[in-house]
Amino acid sequence: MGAEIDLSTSDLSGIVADIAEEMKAAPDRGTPAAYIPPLAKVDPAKFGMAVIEADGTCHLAGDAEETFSIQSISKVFALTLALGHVGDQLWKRVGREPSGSAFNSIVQLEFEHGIPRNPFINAGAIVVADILLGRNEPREAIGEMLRFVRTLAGEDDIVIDREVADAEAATGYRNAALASYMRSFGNIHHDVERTLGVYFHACALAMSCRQLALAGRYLMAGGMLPSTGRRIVSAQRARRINALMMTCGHYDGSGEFAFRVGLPGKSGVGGGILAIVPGRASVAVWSPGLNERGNSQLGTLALERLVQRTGWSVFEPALG
Ligand SMILES: NC(=O)CC[C@H](N)C(=O)O
Repeated sequence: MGAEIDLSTSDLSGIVADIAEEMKAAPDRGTPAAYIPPLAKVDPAKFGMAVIEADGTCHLAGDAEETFSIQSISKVFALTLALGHVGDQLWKRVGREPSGSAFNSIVQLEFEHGIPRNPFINAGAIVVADILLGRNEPREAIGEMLRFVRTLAGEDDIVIDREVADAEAATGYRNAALASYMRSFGNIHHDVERTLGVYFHACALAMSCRQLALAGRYLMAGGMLPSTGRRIVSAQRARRINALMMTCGHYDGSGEFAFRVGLPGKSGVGGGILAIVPGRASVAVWSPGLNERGNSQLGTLALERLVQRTGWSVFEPALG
């Protein structure tokens, strides 16, 4: 592929529609997560894609309006909110390096004294949830998170799926182990059930690709919400969150995602991926089947094709 391609809006609509069509026929769709029971019930034939350009133009294809469990994509919004609460103090409790381990791995925590490698693996996001809890009740912290995501997307009908949150609480032995272990090092400050309550409810946010792409716009636009001109975070903070998404957003598949797609991205075990094209677009894809690293199989393929056909990788030389 050459450098960035001159795209008209209708070209982009065509590209998004073509990709959705190609994904419908894809034979190898991966396997939906089964360890959270309601996720195993989702139809693996689903595929949705939403691309929102900097000027607000929105391209939708497939099941882009159907809601799904955003799971770990919520870690991006939770981190943004927690940085707003405590600023760079947060980095005393969470690192900024890729883990090279599975999203729910516990092994590094012993060597690294209960400080998780980054905010996008489960352990890191549980610390972030503990920060969000602050002096509040879990109900209030969850409410704040929900209001924040609604503000980012500009849509008031986004909800948390109770069935998913309850299923996670009922089956989340690993997350409970991570939280308890970090508490033993003093890096979780509340009762683990309270902190996990905040974490599970954030993971259980139900959103469509369109809503997710709307919610990601501030990361495309240097920290501003383009529709209102309201600043969500500084330009530096938006850049840094994008950097963490690029290096850590797909767990031990982050290198492969950067290699194939070349965009800051965050995946979730519900099969969604949010990808940011700085200055150009906010993109969300969803297909429930996962690859062996727990990232959406077709979501990754769809983003790879989008980048090939638009020249949108951040590693593409800009035209002079
Ligand atoms: N990778 C993910 O999306 C994991 C999130 C899921 N709620 C968990 O804690 O296991």
